[in-house]
Amino acid sequence: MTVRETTAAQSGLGAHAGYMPGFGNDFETEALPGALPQGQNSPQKCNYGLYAEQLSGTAFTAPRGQNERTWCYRIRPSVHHTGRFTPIDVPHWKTAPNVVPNVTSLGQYRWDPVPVPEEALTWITGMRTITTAGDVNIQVGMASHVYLVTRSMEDEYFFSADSELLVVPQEGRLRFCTELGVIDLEPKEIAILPRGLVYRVELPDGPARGFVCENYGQKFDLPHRGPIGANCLANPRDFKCPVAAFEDRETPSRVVIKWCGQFHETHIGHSPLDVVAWHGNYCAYKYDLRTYSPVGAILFDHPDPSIFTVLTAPSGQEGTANIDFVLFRERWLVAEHSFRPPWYHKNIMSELMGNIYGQYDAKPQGFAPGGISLHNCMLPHGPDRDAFEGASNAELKPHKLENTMSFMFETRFPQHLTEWAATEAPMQQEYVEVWQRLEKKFDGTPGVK
Ligand SMILES: O=C(O)Cc1cc(O)ccc1O
Ligand SMILES: [Fe+2]
Repeated sequence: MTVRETTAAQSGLGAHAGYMPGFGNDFETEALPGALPQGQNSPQKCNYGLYAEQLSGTAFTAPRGQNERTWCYRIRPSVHHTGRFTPIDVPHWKTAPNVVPNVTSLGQYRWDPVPVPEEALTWITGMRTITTAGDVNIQVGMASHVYLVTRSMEDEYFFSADSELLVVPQEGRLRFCTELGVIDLEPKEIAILPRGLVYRVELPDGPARGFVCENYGQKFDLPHRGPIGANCLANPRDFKCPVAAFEDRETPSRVVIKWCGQFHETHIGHSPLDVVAWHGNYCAYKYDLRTYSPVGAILFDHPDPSIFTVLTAPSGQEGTANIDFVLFRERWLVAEHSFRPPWYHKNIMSELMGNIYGQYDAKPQGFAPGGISLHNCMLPHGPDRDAFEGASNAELKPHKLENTMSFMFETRFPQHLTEWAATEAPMQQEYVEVWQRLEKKFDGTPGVK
């Protein structure tokens, strides 16, 4: 597939956006005919005077099934896109380890949606960290953020050496103009931006809010389906990777780099989005959450939420993820003689949830679209009183859960609140009361109460 991109307009890249389907495929794409070398990666001289450059997302010797790299053919090599680095302050974007004295992370927490302010906030300055877990220096753990973006980045670019970013929009559209092409993203979709990839984030039509999971560890992958077989859950063809698109723009530009939790800037004289052609399997992609096919209990009981895993980032210990990204979407509830919502629960994994839209069945009130909850490592939680009473007394005919889309970032590591999450974000101080109203029903006599 080829895309021709010659305009110098800031958003010119997007004018020709297109996508290639598949998860983890070995893609190839060129924005100018013949820009991609055939039969080899490093010709003595590349067509169009391009430079060849490899972007290695895994160690050279990672097993074949996990090995990811992409070959880029670009106007200038990336080393030309970095000058001297100057530290800058990005005060609200925190990185693990970030254990704040006097902030208690032990607990069950919930936040109202964070209002999008009037002030000028970009993808970088609008990132608000809620929790961090693990340690970026050993490439283990994650951070959860809310983004509040009111301005497009202009002649400004970003990359994270620390992490892969999973982006979950909740309100407003985003355009990611990346080295590998353009991703247009809206609520009900997600995007993955791999570690090291340079991009600019634009707002096509006004402010945007959403959630980000920053993965310091091994990349997100599709979960194994086990006995479910070869279909359902997230299907590989529903993942979309952008086709090549480039800018040849000679303009003073700023590149911001996140590296071991520190932010630096460097100034260059051109756009770094100058990859004319590329091939490989290390790429940015998006996925429409409406294409997720949930599989559930069709006779009785409530299965573990792992059945709703969209993507999983392994930790090295089999079955114990660094991060699981889990989706609670519209679905039928049909279980007989069962309590259908989530059960009461204590979990070694810690569960950060966000509401994309609608109502979550275990929390009919108080967990609003844009809202967040945290049920940390081994801290009990479950349906609130209204959900418990409702589900305990409901007639168990087939029932469709409609108007609902929430998600969970579940990690094997305890999540630590940032100072901002504990003191400035709209935390619901009374959250734990939702369980205090649960009545004692036991009176020592047998029988269903
Ligand atoms: O609401 C939660 O806490 C998430 C969750 C959902 C579910 O279906 C089962 C267990 C669980 O922790
Ligand atoms: Fe839970």
